[in-house]
Parts: sequence; C-alpha cells; structure tokens
Amino acid sequence: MWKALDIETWIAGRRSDLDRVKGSVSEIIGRVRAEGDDALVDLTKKFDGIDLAEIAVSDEEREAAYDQVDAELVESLVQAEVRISRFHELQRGRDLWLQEMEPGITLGVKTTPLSRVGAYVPGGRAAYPSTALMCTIPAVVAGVREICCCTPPPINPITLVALDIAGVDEIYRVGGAQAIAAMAIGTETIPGVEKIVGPGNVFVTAAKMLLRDEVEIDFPAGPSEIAVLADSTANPRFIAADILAQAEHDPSAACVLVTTDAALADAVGAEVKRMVEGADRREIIEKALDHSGYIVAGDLDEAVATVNGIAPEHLSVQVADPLGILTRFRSAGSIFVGPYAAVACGDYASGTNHVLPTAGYARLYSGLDVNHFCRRSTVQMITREGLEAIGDVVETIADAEGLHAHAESVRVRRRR
Ligand SMILES: NC(=O)c1ccc[n+]([C@@H]2O[C@H](COP(=O)([O-])OP(=O)(O)OC[C@H]3O[C@@H](n4cnc5c(N)ncnc54)[C@H](O)[C@@H]3O)[C@@H](O)[C@H]2O)c1
Ligand SMILES: N[C@H](CO)Cc1c[nH]c[nH+]1
Ligand SMILES: [Zn+2]
Repeated sequence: MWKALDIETWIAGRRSDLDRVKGSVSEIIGRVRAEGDDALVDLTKKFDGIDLAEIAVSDEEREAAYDQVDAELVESLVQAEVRISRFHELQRGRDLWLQEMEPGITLGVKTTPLSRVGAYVPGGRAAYPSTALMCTIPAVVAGVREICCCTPPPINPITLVALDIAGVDEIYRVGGAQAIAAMAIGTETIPGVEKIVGPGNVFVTAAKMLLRDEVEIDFPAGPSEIAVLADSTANPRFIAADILAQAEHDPSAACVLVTTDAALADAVGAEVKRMVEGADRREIIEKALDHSGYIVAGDLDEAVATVNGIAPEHLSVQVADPLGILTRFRSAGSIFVGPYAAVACGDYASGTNHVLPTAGYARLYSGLDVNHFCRRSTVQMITREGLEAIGDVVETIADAEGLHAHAESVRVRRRR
C-alpha cells in the first residue's frame, strides 16, 4: 500500500479521472439544458436516490435546522466564520483609489463586486458545512448582492446552519454535475449566475470545466490532495495523521511524501499502516492510499523542485528550517509551515480558505479569495496639462503603428 512513486506517472494520473467522466457529464449538462427542473428531479432520483418535492429550501427549513444542531457546534461554526471573515477582510481593497501620477494625470482602480454568484457545497460522502463557509464568506466580504448555493440532498442541517450563518440568500437541494449545469444555464427554479465557485468530486469538477465558456468558474477544485516535504527532523506520526486526514475525503484523494530521508519514508509508512487499521473511513482511505506514496529526493533542492512539479493543493513543510525555503515554493494551493500547522486547521478554522486548486492546477490558479468575486476597472483622468505631458509619446508610437486615427485623437485635442 505505502510505496515509492514514479512522479511522472503520479502527476499524469491526477487528471485521468476527469477525462474519464467527461462524456457522461456532457449528457447530464445536455439534459439540464433541454429539460430544466424536470432533469434536476430525474437526475437527483438517479444519483442521490431522492424524490425531490421542492428544489428550493424554505426560510422555515433554515430556521428549523438550528433545532437539530448541537449548540456547541453552532458556536464553533460562528467562531470559524469570525476567523475566516477576519482573514478575508484583509484581502478587501478600496472600492476606488485614485492617485496623481504626474501633474494632470490621475490613475486608479475601481473595484465592483459581482452581482450574482453560485456556490457549490459538496455533500456526497460527507457533509461539508466548513465548505459552505469557505465558498460564501469571501463573496459576502466582497459585497456580492445575491449568493445562491447548491448542495446534494438530503441536506445535512449543519450545512444549512453554516449557510445561514454565512448569509447565503438562496439554497437549492441539487448536487453533482446537474447542480453546476443548473447554476450555469439557469432553470425554472434556479436563476443562472455570473460565476460558480466551490469544490466537488470528479463529476462536479468535470461539469465546471465543460461549462466554462458559458459561466465564469473559480478553478478545478476536485478530490483532495496533500504533499508533505519532510527531512529527518520531522515527526512521522504528525505526517501520517495529515495524510490520513486528506485521504479520508474521497477514494480519488491523493497524498505524497517527498523526503530527503529514506528512513522517514519507512517510519511514515508504518504509522500510516497502524492508523488506517483504526480509521472510521478505512475503506475510502485505503483506496486513496492506492494512488499515494513517497519519493526520496537526493537533497533539499531536489525535494523542492519535485514539490514545485507536483503543484499540490496542500503543502505541509516539515523540515529543520522551513522559513529558509518558503520563498522557493512556486505553486502550491496552501502552505502549512512547521509541525503544528495541521492541514485540518486550514480546512476548518484558522481563517485561510480551503477551496483550492487540485490535480496540478495550482500551477495556473490561486485558491479562493475575495478577488474572485470582484471585477476591477482601471480609471484615468487627464487634464490639458497632462495631455501635453504625454501627447508627443502617444502620437509618436501611434504613428509608428500606422494607427494614425489614434494619433489624431490626441492631436485634435492639443490643437484647440
Ligand atoms: N479542492 C478543494 O478545495 C476541496 C474542498 C472540499 C472538498 N473537496 C473534495 O470534494 C469532494 C466531495 O465529493 P463528494 O462525492 O463527497 O460530494 P459531491 O457533492 O462533490 O458529489 C456528490 C454528487 O455526485 C453526483 N454523483 C455521484 N455519483 C455519480 C455518477 N456515477 N455519475 C454522475 N454523478 C454522480 C451525485 O449527483 C451527488 O449528488 C471530495 O473529492 C473532496 O475531496 C475538495
Ligand atoms: N481538505 C478539504 C480540501 O481539500 C477541505 C475540507 C473540508 N472539510 C474538511 N476538509
Ligand atoms: Zn480536509
């Protein structure tokens, strides 16, 4: 089970699941496009085994959910919400900034929140109230006017409470690719959105990829992953615990240890084996561990290069001097530094966002944040004096490009 990995094969394997399901997901999208709500009802029966009487969750159901959730759990969700909001508030720029760059030339940026976004909160193999907070809080902080959410039925009351705490406007009980299609295209009950965010299994992720010409998406955020970079000073038990934590999400989850110490790889393997035996979600974990394992690197430089090649969703750094190499990581969704930074802290409550790119997409995208919910427009104000200052430069370059009407649009003003 715990084995040395060939890194090239391992990286290629991360995307093969997505390709495998694209055909069936296209069919699901086609049905939602053609049949709207009827398709949602039928597909929910087929994939979730539920007869959907109502697609939308009522206000009464939201309120009733609080009666079914332990008070301590509600308080923990509130505390998580406070920490997540606090970190995301720091990302909020000014709605408008203007600065005079030189006499008569003032430049700036106007930031505008999106009007209507859709959040996908997974709910197949586990309930994800934490993801309900992570997907929606940055949208609230950005000032998005309408936030809707789709999540598979039956919706766990804890997820309903989390969505309510975050301040979501509309909640729909639809999961999988059909939920993504509904939010992208719109149905009788679910109005379409400008942008869809949120993670999910391969069906959800494939649907987001297939619909990205019609709706903006955040990025592929599929089955969870962890890469741990460790040297001989690391604690094998902590590493094994972090590996099991991500493995328990999904049989398609993947975990890799990159180490400069072969003995540590063996010690982590022994801990993993011991912990799996007592794990609640043993079946899922064992399947995830089938495509997980370790790589022994010749030195720390090689280990860092290997991690950069993987571009993992989560990177845990367990070496003697982690801050000494922090700036060398080029592509990881979220970096956890030192022995006590358990990845689960970022999953739930430290305040960073846990919606992160997987399958090597951290090379192309950054994790979810407030900027995902905003458009930015540059602004300029130029006076007569400013126009004189840059007029010659504009005219000269425009004429050189042969775009004389551009040059003339400046000349005509300067001649006045
Ligand atoms: N990368 C991230 O940021 C991040 C964050 C949280 C969770 N996750 C991941 O989200 C995923 C959650 O997956 P999940 O399965 O628990 O919930 P999910 O909500 O993503 O998927 C459940 C839905 O999948 C659909 N489905 C199931 N089998 C299907 C089939 N054969 N054909 C078509 N559709 C089918 C059903 O409609 C069901 O409602 C996990 O992989 C987890 O690792 C990722
Ligand atoms: N580790 C997941 C992201 O891959 C997020 C999560 C939600 N709940 C627990 N963990
Ligand atoms: Zn997790």
